[in-house]
Amino acid sequence: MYNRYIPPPKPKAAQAQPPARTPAAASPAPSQPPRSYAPPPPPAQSYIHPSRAHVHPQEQYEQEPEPTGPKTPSWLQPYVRRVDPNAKPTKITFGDGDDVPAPVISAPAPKIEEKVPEPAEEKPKKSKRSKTDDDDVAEQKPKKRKKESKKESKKEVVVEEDTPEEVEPIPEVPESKLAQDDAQPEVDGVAEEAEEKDKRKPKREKKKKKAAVEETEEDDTGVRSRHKAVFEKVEKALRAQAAAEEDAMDVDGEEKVDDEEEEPAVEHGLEPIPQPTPVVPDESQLTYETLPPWLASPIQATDDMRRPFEELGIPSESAKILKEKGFNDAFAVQTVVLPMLLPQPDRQGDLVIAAPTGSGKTLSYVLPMIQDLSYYPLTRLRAIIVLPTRDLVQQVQQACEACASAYTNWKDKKVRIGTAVGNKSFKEEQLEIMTTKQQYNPDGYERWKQKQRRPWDFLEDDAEDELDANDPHYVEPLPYHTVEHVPNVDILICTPGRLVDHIDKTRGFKLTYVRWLVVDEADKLLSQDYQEWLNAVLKKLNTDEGKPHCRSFAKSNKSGVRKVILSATMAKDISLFNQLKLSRPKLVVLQGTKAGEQSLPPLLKESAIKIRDPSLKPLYLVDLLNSLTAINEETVTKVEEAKESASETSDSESSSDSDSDSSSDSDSDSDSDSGSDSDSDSSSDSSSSSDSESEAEKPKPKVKATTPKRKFDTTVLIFTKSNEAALRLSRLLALLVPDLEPLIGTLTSSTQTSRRTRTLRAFSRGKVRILVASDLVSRGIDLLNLEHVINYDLPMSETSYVHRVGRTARAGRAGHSWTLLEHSQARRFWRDFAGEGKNATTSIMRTAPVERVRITATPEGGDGKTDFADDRVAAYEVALKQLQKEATLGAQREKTGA
Ligand SMILES: Nc1ncnc2c1ncn2[C@@H]1O[C@H](COP(=O)(O)OP(=O)(O)OP(=O)(O)O)[C@@H](O)[C@H]1O
Repeated sequence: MYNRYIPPPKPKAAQAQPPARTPAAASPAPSQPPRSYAPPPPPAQSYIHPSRAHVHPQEQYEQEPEPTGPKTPSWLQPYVRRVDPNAKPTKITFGDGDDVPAPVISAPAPKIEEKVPEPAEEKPKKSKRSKTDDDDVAEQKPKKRKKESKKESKKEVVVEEDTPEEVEPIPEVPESKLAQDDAQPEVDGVAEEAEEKDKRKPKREKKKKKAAVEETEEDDTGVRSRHKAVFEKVEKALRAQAAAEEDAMDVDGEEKVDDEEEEPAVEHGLEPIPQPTPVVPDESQLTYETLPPWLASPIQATDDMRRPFEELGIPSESAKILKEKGFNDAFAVQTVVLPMLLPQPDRQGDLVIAAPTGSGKTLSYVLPMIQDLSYYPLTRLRAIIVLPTRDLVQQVQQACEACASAYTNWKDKKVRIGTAVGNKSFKEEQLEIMTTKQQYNPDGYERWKQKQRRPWDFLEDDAEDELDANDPHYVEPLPYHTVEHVPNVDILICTPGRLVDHIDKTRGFKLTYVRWLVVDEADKLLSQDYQEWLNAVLKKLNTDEGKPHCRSFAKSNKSGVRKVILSATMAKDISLFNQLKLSRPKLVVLQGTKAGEQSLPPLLKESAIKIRDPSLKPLYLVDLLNSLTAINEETVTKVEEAKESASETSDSESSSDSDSDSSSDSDSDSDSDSGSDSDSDSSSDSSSSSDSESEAEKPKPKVKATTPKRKFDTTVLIFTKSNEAALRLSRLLALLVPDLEPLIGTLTSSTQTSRRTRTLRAFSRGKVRILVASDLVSRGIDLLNLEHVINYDLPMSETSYVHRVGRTARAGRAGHSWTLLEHSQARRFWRDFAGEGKNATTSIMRTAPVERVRITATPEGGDGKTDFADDRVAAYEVALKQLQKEATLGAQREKTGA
């Protein structure tokens, strides 16, 4: 019964048909193109009635090859199109329709096919076969195939969900009618043999179905409208089925095991095959380091690296003296740097140190330098320390003196330290740092004898001797001696300009024996061309000036000149380092930072205050100062609760005490400065001193004091954008809060050095508590008792910000910085300095984000639009007028020369 002839498909149609559909496809003819190159078969559009699901698989085989694609009836086309483009793989359940191509075939195969292994005896129901398993399908047993056919039929319904044929099951033709229909062909004279009747029955059925379809086609519109509800039901059922299938997949795309429906995995050996761990794709991008190795991989110092000085190679006697001076243990940077810089028999390279402000960089190079130089009994200029400002020179000088005194008992010779900053006349400075030396010279006698015989040959020498006589260092040479001019210091601490002056103009100022060159605040010194100082110095250092090996000694670093370069804000700019011509350099940084990054002290807290009305900015400052005092008072109150009432009384007393102390201090300052200071200094006098005479002259401003008279027990450094701004602000503060006047000092580059020194000294003693300054003191100045830094004006750069706020929170202490932010500055501040918000570009490393602070309205509160009450605003305006008057008066005095 299965030997029925199947006409061979037409050549074109044969190519278009899926090979697995026909028995011939199971063993394709050799002439057929390879399977992989076969064009995709047309989508199955034929509808199979569920009642046909029982049809024998072989019979189905024979019926299905009928070309359907090209001959799809017109009524089916719209539905085909609707299904085709957007069908979801889960909805269109082609899982078992191995040979049924579908529009969604191009969708990626579900992962389940990769992960879940095929069970040995897999039930058709659970089979999740890929479409490409055509050959396997062809080999399946008829029984299995029958099951699949059923499933396939069911799924085909799913595919053709929108076609009218799906709901066409309703036209179940009664048996009687079928019989009639069956009989009809015989009536029409189509002769068939009786024994083949049964065979033809399926064909008849097919014809019957075709007739029914034709009927349906005619009645298409009517059927659709009639069975609208049924369509909807089918659609719902399909959706539910798709959802159920989706639910049956876990997150990894593997099919969930249903306890009820599916057999336990154990019984069928479905244990998942161990899978390799998924490879996490490496998304890191290759980068190419452009920095030299020493700069790219620095030596890291960590905060917890504190060690006793003795353990680092400092003689115990010296360590003891250091302890007495308050240097108990070496800080982290010192712990790393000291062993590298202390004298060693091995030749050592140069060192670049990039560590935050207040981390103790100064001691890290001063200590080993002093120890090294104290080996030499003769005083020679062996070390030069270059710094950008006079104040820093003085500060480092103090550090050097402290360390030198720690070595006096250890060796007989004390290291001599000199400075050259230009605060004295050049001759005075020469006398300080230079001396003369009588040098025995056996040639002197010969020369003397020749001069007696031929005096005209020595006219030039005589002229030189005459010149020497005008020299402050001129000394009459002893017989057979020559006079040598030599530096009188072991270490010279100087500004670059003054150093170049001495190299050029001071007789005998040679760098022949110099073995240490320290450049502190290097980023500033190297970025600005101070008379090409570096070239001038390096040129001198590269020559031994006729004294070979003058820089090589036993027990010492054998390098010619040891260069130590330091900064808290070291730039990554390699060209800066190239200028220094470093030899085998090493970079030391504090952990977590790189060259080019600028880290803040770990105990620094930063806050930013929004200024709603920039015209009232000084009032915000006054409120901030008041709040700082209040904060400190609160702390004191907590600690000394029991003595609260007593402390209030003593507060007022001590307040007046301190006032009088400060006044006397300021008095002496203004007295001494008034005679010698320049005009610009005299203006600073008026702003910061409380001279009794000038007090009397000053018209008393009618400004209502905004603060109760109390002790201002904290210390504040206020930064402004210029000298002029600093002078104005300090005077305005004094007018707004007269109680504070004696506690205010001003530091600008126009202030005379001696006055600056006195102000700094008064501040360190606590007599001056508020310093108003320009950026002059933003670098390096070490004010250990400073608790708050206020950026009244926004700094120009990140580097400037780091140096300013780094004046507090030094040497492991806590500190607080405040930045007053006008609306127009806020964006730049948060982006460039705080590193917050979109396009944050800061290179500042900090331990905590910047805190946002808002000054709220005073209780009396104004109209709500401003942060200050009306009476305060009025008082401020009075103070401004007063300031204007004083400025005009000062200008008139300047003109008249009074
Ligand atoms: N080992 C130590 N023990 C106690 N105090 C120290 C020690 N080393 C340094 N100090 C103190 O720490 C303070 C800051 O040191 P230093 O001025 O060297 O910092 P810095 O890193 O050079 O800062 P900046 O970059 O701002 O110049 C100084 O007052 C110094 O005396």
